Amino acid sequence: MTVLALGGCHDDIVAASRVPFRPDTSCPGVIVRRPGGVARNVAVLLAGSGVPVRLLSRIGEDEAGDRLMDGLIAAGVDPAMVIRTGEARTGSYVAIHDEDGALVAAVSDLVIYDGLTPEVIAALRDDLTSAELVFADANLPADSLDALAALLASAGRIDRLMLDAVSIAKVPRLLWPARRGARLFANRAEAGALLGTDPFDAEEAAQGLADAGLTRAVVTDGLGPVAFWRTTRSSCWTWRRPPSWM
Ligand SMILES: Nc1ncnc2c1ncn2[C@@H]1O[C@H](COP(=O)(O)OP(=O)(O)OP(=O)(O)O)[C@@H](O)[C@H]1O
Ligand SMILES: O=c1[nH]cc([C@@H]2O[C@H](CO)[C@@H](O)[C@H]2O)c(=O)[nH]1
Repeated sequence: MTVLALGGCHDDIVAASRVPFRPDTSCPGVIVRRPGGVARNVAVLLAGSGVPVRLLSRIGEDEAGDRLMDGLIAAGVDPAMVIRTGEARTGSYVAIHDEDGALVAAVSDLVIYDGLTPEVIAALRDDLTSAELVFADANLPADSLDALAALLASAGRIDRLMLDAVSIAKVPRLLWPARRGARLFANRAEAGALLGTDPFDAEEAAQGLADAGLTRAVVTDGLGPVAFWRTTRSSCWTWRRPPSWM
């Protein structure tokens, strides 16, 4: 199994309140800085499980970028495709969590990924078509995600493409690639944002995605049941583990 992961690799700064969170004052808590980015997180977890994984991302020629590169190598992720650039600073994401660990607010500063253009995707044709699985997150620009889906579809490998929604703001970029047959991974709120609805649970969200023409989808809902959808099945399954047909 070889996996090619495409998307975010940047700094996370996460502040967790230790007291009942209030937005209008300073809450005592713990602040950590750590590597993040959806594609990087997935790549590192896969590498830790012994899966050979290569990462395509874009990071700055700065100290944060150096640390991220060192971290990828230490984790066993192949960083040869990571683009270093002096034109933009390494991306960052700042999040505030409440005393239960739930996300309260977050801001991402990730314009550096605008440089992951359709031309960058096209140059990877051979690597993309030979990978057993391609994982892409919605940090990639919309036209690059479209180019990625078109490339894999023309090679008859669109079912190898896994797409992660990343956020409510970015998930609309995935509608067209997912309608072409890629698998979408989203939480309930992200699925709702894609559909323009507010689904009650993961199953209702997955049903909505199916009605919107998506072929395969996985919808999570925090501690609630996970919904799995595949067009060739007549129903939507909710379970904690993926059914064999996913
Ligand atoms: N409080 C929790 N404790 C344990 N597992 C959890 C918790 N919240 C979420 N999970 C696990 O993470 C999965 C995804 O969670 P969720 O639906 O909140 O999506 P998300 O917000 O996109 O997740 P992420 O934290 O990765 O950004 C869930 O299906 C569940 O397995
Ligand atoms: O726009 C984005 N927001 C958040 C993330 C990442 O998601 C993870 C939290 O769920 C975290 O690592 C953050 O950097 C991202 O890659 N792009």
